[in-house]
Amino acid sequence: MTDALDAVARLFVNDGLSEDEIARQAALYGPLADDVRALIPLAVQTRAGDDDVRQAREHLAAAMELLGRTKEDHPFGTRFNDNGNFRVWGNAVMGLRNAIAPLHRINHDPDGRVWADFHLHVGFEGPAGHTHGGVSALVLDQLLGDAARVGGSPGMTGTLTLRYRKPTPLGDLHGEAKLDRTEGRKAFVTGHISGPHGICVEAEGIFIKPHWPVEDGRDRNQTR
Ligand SMILES: CCCCCCCCCC(=O)SCCNC(=O)CCNC(=O)[C@H](O)C(C)(C)COP(=O)(O)OP(=O)(O)OC[C@H]1O[C@@H](n2cnc3c(N)ncnc32)[C@H](O)[C@@H]1OP(=O)(O)O
Repeated sequence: MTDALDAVARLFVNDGLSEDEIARQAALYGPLADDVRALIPLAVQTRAGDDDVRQAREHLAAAMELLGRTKEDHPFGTRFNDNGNFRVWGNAVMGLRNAIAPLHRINHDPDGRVWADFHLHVGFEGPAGHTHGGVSALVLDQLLGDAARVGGSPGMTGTLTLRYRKPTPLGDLHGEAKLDRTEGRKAFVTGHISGPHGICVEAEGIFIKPHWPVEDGRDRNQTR
C-alpha cells in the first residue's frame, strides 16, 4: 500500500496556477482531446480506401511527433491552486484532456443528487449496437464516487454491484447517483443509467474513506 500512497501524494499537487492560466490551458488542450475523441468513432466507421487511410495516418504521425516533442512522463493526477480549483484532467470518465472520457460535466443538485447527460459513441460498443457493460460500470463508478464525495464522504470504491436490467443503447444517456447512508468510513451509494426506454443499469456502491487524507470538496461543482 505504501507505493500506492506515495503515488497518490506525488500526484496530488498544488501547482499554483492562476485562474487565467487554467482557463488558457483548458481552452488549448480541451479541444485537442475533443479532436482525438472524434477520431475514435471515425476509426471504427470510416470506409476510406487504401490511399486515403495511408495519407490520414501520415498526418496523424506528424501530429503525434509534434505533440510528443515536449510531454510529461507521469499521469495527470489531481492538481489544484490556492482557490481550491481542482483539476482531474486525466480522469478516464470526465478528464478534460482525456479523449476517452465520455462525460463533460457532472451536475450536483442541492439535495445531493449528482447527474450527467452524456453520449456514448460507437467506440463504446459491447453487444451489437449497445453499450459495453464495463463502460456502464466505468461511468457508474465515477457518478457514485462523486455522490459520496458531494455527500461529505469521499472514498475509494470498495464494492460496486451492478444489475444490468436491459441492454443499454449507444447514444444519448443519463446517469445519476445519490448517497444513501454512511457507516463509519463507509458510504453506501445508489445510482443508475437510463436511456430512451428507461433504466438500463442499476448500481449500488460502497465507498471507503482511506486512512490517508482525501480531498473533500463537497461544495465544488466539479467540471472535467
Ligand atoms: C478518496 C478519493 C479518491 C476519489 C477517486 C474516485 C475515483 C473513482 C473511484 C475509483 O475508481 S477508486 C479505484 C478502485 N478502488 C480501489 O482501487 C480501492 C482499492 N482498495 C483499497 O484501497 C482498500 O481496500 C480500501 C481503501 C477500499 C479499504 O481499505 P481499508 O484498509 O481502509 O479497509 P479496512 O480493512 O480498514 O475496513 C474498513 C471497513 O470497510 C470494510 N471494507 C473493507 N474493504 C471493503 C470492500 N472492498 N468492500 C466493502 N467493504 C469493505 C471493512 O469490512 C470495514 O468495515 P467495518 O468498519 O464495518 O468493519
